[in-house]
Amino acid sequence: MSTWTAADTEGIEAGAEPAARATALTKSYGTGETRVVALDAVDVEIARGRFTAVMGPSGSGKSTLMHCLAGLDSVTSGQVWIGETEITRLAERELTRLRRDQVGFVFQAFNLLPTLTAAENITLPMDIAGRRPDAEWVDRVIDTLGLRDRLGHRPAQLSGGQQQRVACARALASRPQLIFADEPTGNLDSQAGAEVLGFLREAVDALGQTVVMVTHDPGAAAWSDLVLFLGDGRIVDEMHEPTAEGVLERLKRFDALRKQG
Ligand SMILES: Nc1ncnc2c1ncn2[C@@H]1O[C@H](COP(=O)(O)OP(=O)(O)OP(=O)(O)O)[C@@H](O)[C@H]1O
Repeated sequence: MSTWTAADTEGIEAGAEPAARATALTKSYGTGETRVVALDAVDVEIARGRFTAVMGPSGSGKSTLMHCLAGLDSVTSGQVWIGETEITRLAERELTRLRRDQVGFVFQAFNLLPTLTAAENITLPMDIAGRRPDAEWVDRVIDTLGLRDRLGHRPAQLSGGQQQRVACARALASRPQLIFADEPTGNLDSQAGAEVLGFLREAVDALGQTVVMVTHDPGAAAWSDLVLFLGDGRIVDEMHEPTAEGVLERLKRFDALRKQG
């Protein structure tokens, strides 16, 4: 068992504390004959200030890994940390607060409220939490995502790519330690998808955020710094500075192995 990490990629200080990590993370569903082991003793570190992609065949455990790292799902055994906090020891209320303060989510469905403007959607989670947005930071996020001239528009008046950018801005607005994106380009055409990936990249490079993205798309994974490949609930490989072609080749090899097995 080895620990997969992006910490040794260029530009990250040696020894910098990971944004999240898990040791011996196991998640199973059901019991007895119907028991499914979705994650099987996974050790993983998510390097701070990096863009990590998670790939693997359907059912390999990608969403489960993301949900467990984000504290959205309980674990069967093992430990998970966000920053210095071991979230697997937290009571539900503390976990809810930590998630609210330190984690941002971008989902495939943008989950924007149709009656609110882009600006209102962006600050909604903080408004609900009774937190005052850091105006300077939110301004930077809005400019980085190119949303300045769209702030007064409602979601129906925005393109799919713009809606997803608003969803990205909403995830970034509270300056969370970690952003999780689950197939963020799944509902977008390739141009809008590239736009959103470019902005996630920018969030990492210009704003210093940490992004973890689950994707099936080698082209999307190529925007990341590190791809973690899952197979049957384990991390079976990794690729630094991926290219779409390289990722595709690697996925084909997994397919061939699975067919042989
Ligand atoms: N709530 C659940 N109850 C029972 N089994 C589950 C549940 N959620 C996930 N699983 C099982 O756990 C395994 C991993 O599922 P997971 O959704 O994490 O895979 P994935 O890699 O994200 O798949 P996909 O690419 O299809 O979204 C699968 O075998 C799945 O059927």
